Amino acid sequence: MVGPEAPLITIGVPGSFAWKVFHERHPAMIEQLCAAFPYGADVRGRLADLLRETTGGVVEPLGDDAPDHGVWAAWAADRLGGPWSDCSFLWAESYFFRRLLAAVGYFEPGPWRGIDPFAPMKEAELRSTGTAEVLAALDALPRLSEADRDDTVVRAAVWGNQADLAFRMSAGAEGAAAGLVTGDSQVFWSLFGEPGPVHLVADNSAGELAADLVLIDHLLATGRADRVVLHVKPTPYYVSDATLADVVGVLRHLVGLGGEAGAVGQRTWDGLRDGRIEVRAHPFFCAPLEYRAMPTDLRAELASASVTIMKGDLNYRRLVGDRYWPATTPFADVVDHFPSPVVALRVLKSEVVVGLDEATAAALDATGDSWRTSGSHALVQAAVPGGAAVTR
Ligand SMILES: O=P(O)(O)OC[C@@]1(O)O[C@H](CO)[C@@H](O)[C@@H]1O
Repeated sequence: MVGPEAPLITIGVPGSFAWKVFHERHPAMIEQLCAAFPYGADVRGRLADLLRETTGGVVEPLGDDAPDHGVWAAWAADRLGGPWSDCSFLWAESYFFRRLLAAVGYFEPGPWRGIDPFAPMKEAELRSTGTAEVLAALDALPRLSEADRDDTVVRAAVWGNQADLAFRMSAGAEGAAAGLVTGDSQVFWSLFGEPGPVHLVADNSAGELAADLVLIDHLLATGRADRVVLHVKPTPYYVSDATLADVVGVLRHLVGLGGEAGAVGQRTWDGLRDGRIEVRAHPFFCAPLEYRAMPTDLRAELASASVTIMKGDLNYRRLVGDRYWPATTPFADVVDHFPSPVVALRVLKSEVVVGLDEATAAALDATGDSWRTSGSHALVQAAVPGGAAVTR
C-alpha cells in the first residue's frame, strides 16, 4: 500500500493538461459534433450551455427523468452547486460526457434517442487508410514465429491505443511513437500460465478494438485463455470508446476485408456465438470513479479472471488513481486493490504515470518534451495484487 495519497488532478489549474481538455479540446469536439449531425437549435443551444457551464459555471444535476438520475445523484452529491473548476479531472470528464449525451437527446424520447453522437468519427477511423494499412499488415502474422507473434500482437494492442479520437482533437497531440517507458511484451506474457478466463477491458473502437480482437484471438489460439470476457462501455463515452454496437461494426468490417483480418473477425464472431468470448457492458465502466471503488458484482466478476488486461489511458487513470503520483511510485502498490492479476497496456495521454525507475523518469523530464501527454510514449505494466510487481 502506498503512503499518503498524492494530490488529485483537478481541472481548475489554468494552462494544465486537464484545464486544456475542458477549455480547448471540448469546444473543438462540440464543433465537430455539430458539423457531423444536423442538430437543431435546441440541441446546439444545450451543447453551448454545457460548454459554458463546464468552463466557468457550477455543477448542475441531471434531469429528474434521466434513467440514471439516482446513481448520478449519489456520484455527484458532493459536487452539485459547486464550481466545476474544483472538480477532479476524472470525475469532471466523466460527468461531462454523461451531460453531453443528455444535451444531444440520447436518452430522451425523440428522434435522437439512442443515436451515438460519436458514430461518424468512429466509422471514419475504422475506414481510414491508416487502419486499412494496419489491418492489411495482419496477413504477415501467420507466417511469423511463435515468439514474434507473441511480441507483435502485444505491441499492436499497446500502440493501437494511439488511435484515440478525443485525443486527436488537441492541436498537435498526436506524437510519433517514441517507445515504451517501461515494460514490454515479456512483461505482458509473464502473467499467463495455465489456461483460464481472461478479461479485457477495452478502450477505443476502430483500429484499437481491431488490435484487441487480434490479441483475444491469439490468447484463445495459443491456449493462454480458455475463455475471454470483453468489457465495453454501456453508452458512448470519451468520443471513441467502444460499445457493443462498435464491436459488431468492427467485426462486420473485418469479416468483409478477407485475409487474416477477415479470419480473425470470423473466429471472433464464432467465439461470440459459441460462448468462448462474451461481451459485457457494466454501468461502472462509465462511472466517474476509480476501480478501487468498483461495486461488488463487478469485483466478483473480475476476481474470477486469471488475468485482466486494462487498455488505454482512462482505464489506467482509474486503475492507479488519477493523481500527481511521483513517477517512481511502484505500480504494484497502487493496484493493490485490484481483484485479479492485472496488466496495463497504455499510450501515455495524461499526466499520471507510476512505476518508472528514477533514471528513466529523470531522462524523460530532461528532454523538456511533454512525454506524459503527447501520446508518443507507451507502457506495459503488470502486477499480481498482494504480490510483487512483475517487472524485468
Ligand atoms: O482512454 P484513452 O482513450 O486512451 O484516452 C483518453 C483521453 O483521450 O482522454 C483524456 C483526456 O480527454 C486523457 O486521459 C486521454 O488522452
